[in-house]
Amino acid sequence: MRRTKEDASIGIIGMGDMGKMYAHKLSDAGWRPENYESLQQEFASKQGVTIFPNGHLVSRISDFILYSVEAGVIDRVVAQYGPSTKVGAVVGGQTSCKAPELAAFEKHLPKDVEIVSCHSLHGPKVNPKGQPLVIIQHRASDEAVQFVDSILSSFGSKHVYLTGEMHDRITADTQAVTHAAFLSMGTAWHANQQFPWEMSRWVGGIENVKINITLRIYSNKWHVYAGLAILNPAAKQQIRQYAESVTDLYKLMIGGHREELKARVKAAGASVFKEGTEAQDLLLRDEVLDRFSLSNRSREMSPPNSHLSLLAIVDCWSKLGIVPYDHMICSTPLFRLWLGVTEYLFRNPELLEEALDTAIDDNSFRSDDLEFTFAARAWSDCVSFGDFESYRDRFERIAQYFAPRFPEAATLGNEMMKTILEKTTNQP
Ligand SMILES: NC(=O)C1=CN([C@@H]2O[C@H](COP(=O)(O)OP(=O)(O)OC[C@H]3O[C@@H](n4cnc5c(N)ncnc54)[C@H](OP(=O)(O)O)[C@@H]3O)[C@@H](O)[C@H]2O)C=CC1
Ligand SMILES: O=C(O)C(=O)Cc1ccc(O)cc1
Repeated sequence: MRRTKEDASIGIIGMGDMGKMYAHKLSDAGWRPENYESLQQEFASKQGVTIFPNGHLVSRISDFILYSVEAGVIDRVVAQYGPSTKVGAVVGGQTSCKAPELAAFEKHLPKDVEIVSCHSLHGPKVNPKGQPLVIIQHRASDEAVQFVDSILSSFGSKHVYLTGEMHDRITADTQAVTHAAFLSMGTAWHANQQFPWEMSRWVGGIENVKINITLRIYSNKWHVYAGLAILNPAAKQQIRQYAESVTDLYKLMIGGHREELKARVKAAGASVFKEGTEAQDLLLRDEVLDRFSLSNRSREMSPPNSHLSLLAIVDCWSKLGIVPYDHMICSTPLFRLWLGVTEYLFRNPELLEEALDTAIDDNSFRSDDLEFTFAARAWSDCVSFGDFESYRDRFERIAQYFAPRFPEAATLGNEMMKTILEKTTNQP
């Protein structure tokens, strides 16, 4: 008989940000020699947590083992420790893209081991309560799923049951394309040597979200974003469509094709923001978002923005037949914010009209939008080529540029996330 949650031994292989967060919430943890002593110190006062020198020692005694390592090394790490897995144990992973993780489990785990994977759809600093937690019954009995459910129940997350394939298709959109958009904003600001909060062009609610989320992403680890984009086949196609949408709309803008631009964007808007989908009240009003500015400039000074990044995501969703509201059960906080600001623009006909007219008539955003277009295409190429090292290089160069503002942006960004998460639900 399988052990119950109360007497089961839980092992975590990979004590990075997410592994530690899980260990703090759960009980037993294990790690490798070079980190052994510092982890022992860190977890010394934590009852029920034992730090082991390596994954073999974790695997052989644990009833549930969770791999929480970089997606790019999952095959190697499972190959290393998988054969030591305790007979009859359940194994899962926390990587953000499931195809390579599940393939590694199938390849390297003994046949008597069951596979129930998971994915917390939020970063390590977000309270897991109420956030989606995907559970994947891959090679496992219902009993094994109940076992994992009960172990993870202490998080208070909302369990969402998907196959690995469904998970990857949905997260390609909720995560990979969202990150591509913000990565591109940062790249464009860097290319133009701008700190957007120092310029009157980026003042106001929507702009605060763009700036705070971009800095949040660049202050994190590159491998999280590289892994979930490069290793997910659905992500390549979706990021490419985003880059194509950006390019097409930018060409309409510089060509002065006002009516064509308006018709295309409004048709896309109508297909994404169908009547009756307002049920999800994301409440991203400017009055709320205005509080989270890194800038000390007055809002009155800010000219209207063409919002190319937002127009393009709606065009992209429409071209791919994606209804973002269908993804809310499986959404991250960033995705909800991204959808929130997009919705804010598209459900406000005057604001949308103003953005479209600005895109045609106002030259002040031209060079920003040009760099944004280049950036969207470059990130799409980088993901399509699947080259982790060039991804890292691009990411870290831009991260370095913004780094002096990370501490301030983190404080403000955390507050913004908290306020907005309190105001939004992830129910469809
Ligand atoms: N950060 C986030 O917001 C989220 C991340 N995820 C996913 O969770 C996973 C972990 O991410 P995160 O915690 O942020 O990343 P981290 O880089 O903080 O953690 C990864 C950990 O894996 C360890 N590791 C690598 N190889 C081995 C090995 N052979 N034996 C033991 N440990 C090893 C690393 O150790 P060392 O540093 O010593 O090499 C590191 O501590 C990733 O797959 C990520 O995609 C999922 C949800 C959210
Ligand atoms: O919310 C986001 O998109 C984040 O950036 C945090 C994050 C990163 C990786 C995951 O697998 C889940 C959440």
